[in-house]
Parts: sequence; structure tokens; C-alpha cells
Amino acid sequence: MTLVLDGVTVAYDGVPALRDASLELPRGEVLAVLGPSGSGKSTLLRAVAGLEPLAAGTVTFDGADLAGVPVHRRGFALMFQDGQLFGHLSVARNVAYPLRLPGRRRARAATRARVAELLELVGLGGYADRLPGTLSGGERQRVALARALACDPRLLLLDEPLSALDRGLRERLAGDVRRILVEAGTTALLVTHDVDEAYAVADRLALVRDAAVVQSGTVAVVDAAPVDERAARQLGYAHVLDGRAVRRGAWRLAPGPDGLEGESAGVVRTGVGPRLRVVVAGTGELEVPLAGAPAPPVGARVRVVPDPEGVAYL
Ligand SMILES: Nc1ncnc2c1ncn2[C@@H]1O[C@H](COP(=O)(O)OP(=O)(O)OP(=O)(O)O)[C@@H](O)[C@H]1O
Repeated sequence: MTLVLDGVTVAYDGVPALRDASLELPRGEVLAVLGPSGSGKSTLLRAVAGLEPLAAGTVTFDGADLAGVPVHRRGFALMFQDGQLFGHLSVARNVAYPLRLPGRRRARAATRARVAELLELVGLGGYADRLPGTLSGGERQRVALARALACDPRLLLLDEPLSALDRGLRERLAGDVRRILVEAGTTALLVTHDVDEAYAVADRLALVRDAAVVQSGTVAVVDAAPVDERAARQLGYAHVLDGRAVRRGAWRLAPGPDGLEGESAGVVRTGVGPRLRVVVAGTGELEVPLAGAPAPPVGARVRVVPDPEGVAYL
């Protein structure tokens, strides 16, 4: 493991904002720290960056304890929600900025080549001379990402990098961010409150709530076996029953006498096709994709079973 947090506690004025947090991140992988507002995600990221002192525990990188290593000596890069570009500098100059700092200076041609390569990587090949004020929000975040990657950080820390963007753009950019990080081979820790973004970007998930990391592991493992009902809800599961968590729409009409009995409440059109609404006493309303099957009339008794594709076991 490259990054290891072991029993990390961070407190503000004696009140813990992160308690006994442990997690691991292998080299070249992307970890999404997922949690609701105020749960302690940013505190975790700040502790890794060296921006907050630890009240307890250790953060190690490649086996070395980072206690006492100041922020600028960790070899990490940070990127925030509002990219924080320099408005008076061109896109190219923004990306080149970290390459021109004392100690990092290189030949002008080398800087120019590196900037061109980074702009290609983030899909902004023709944007070198534009000013940040002329870019869309998504383009600005791509520039910020290119700048954060400029110095080949040992670890990239991203704090809600897409939160300021609207939903559709966020979805598209999340996939791009993953591609860019994988292509650059970057080890990254991303903080987000958006479960879709976490799934789209990450190899690993850490679920945070009430100042604690309640579960962490590969996306496949965490997704298939949330530790408890709250974890399942955090992961976007819509229904929890009998130790199982089921995603919205992950139901089928049962061919036989198995499953839950409910009542048809009519068809709803969704972005992924028509779905039958079924009201099940004690569980609520479920959505059953019809996949071409005729819809039972409103009020008809129907039986439904979960689609194994959308089920996790707590
Ligand atoms: N500098 C600070 N001084 C005092 N309390 C703080 C400070 N920073 C954060 N906190 C508190 O610590 C808790 C966790 O904050 P944190 O920013 O880590 O949450 P978060 O999960 O990142 O939330 P959000 O998604 O809203 O940014 C909150 O209760 C917050 O009010």
C-alpha cells in the first residue's frame, strides 16, 4: 500500500471532526471518500495533505511516516471545487505555473512540451492561449486538473472537484477524470458527497459518516456488501429488506409464487424505459422495468423478485 491511514483522529478545539480513521490506497489507484456534508471528508483530506495536525494516529506514504513533513515537502498536489485558476494568466501559463516555481524550473522548451502534453491529456489541446474567464466551468476544472498533474504528484488530492458543475456535465466529466487519472498513472484521493461520481471515478471507496470511516475497500467489495443499512443507503441502494439492499428499479415480475406481493400502480416513463410502479405493504413503492412485457392493469396483484444484478447483501 502506498498511502496508509492508521487510527487518524483530527479535532478542532478539542472536538473530533475525524475519529480513528484507517484506510489504505495502493499506488496508481483512485480512492473516493464518500460521505454527507459535515461528515469529516475534507478533514480527512486535509490531514493527508498535512494541513491539519493529527490528534492521534499516523499517515504513512510508501512506508514513511509523514508526521512533521510539511505540506510542500509531501510531493502531493491539491485540487479544489473551484479550480482556483489565475484569471489574468492564459490556460498554458496556469498549467505551467507549478513548473516555474523555484526548485522545479526546467528548460523553456521542456515546460512548453509538458504543458502541451497535459492539455492534450485533459482534452484541451487548442486552448493554450485562452483566459480562464472565457472557459466553461467544466473546461476550467480540466485546466485545474492539468495544473495539479503538472509536477507528477506522488498523490493527487481532489476536494469535490466537480461539485460546482451541473449534473449532466458532472456525469460526463467524472468519466473523463477517471480516464485522465488512469492514463497519467496517478494515485489519487477524491472527496465527494455524490455516489455516482464516486462510482464513476474510483477503484476504491471509503464511506465516511459522523466523523468516522465506517467501511473501505475496492468498489466491487464495498458495493456488494455494505456494512449496514446506512452504508447501503449511502451507496445509493433504494430499498433495504431482509438483509438485502436493492437498487431502484432492480426488480422483475416474478414468474412463480416467489417474491413480494404488491399492487400495480401503473406505468411511469423513465430515462431508461417504462417501469411498472408496484406498491408493497411495509416496503413502499418499487419500480419494475417492463422490458417489453405488457403492463398489468392498475390495481392488479403482482409478485416481484429482486434482480440479482442490483442486490447487495449486508
Ligand atoms: N477549521 C475548523 N474549525 C472548527 N470546526 C471545523 C473546522 N473545519 C471543519 N470543522 C467541523 O468539522 C466537521 C467536519 O467538517 P468537514 O469539512 O471535514 O466535513 P465534510 O464532510 O467535508 O463536509 P462538506 O461536504 O460540507 O465539506 C464539521 O462539523 C465542521 O463544522
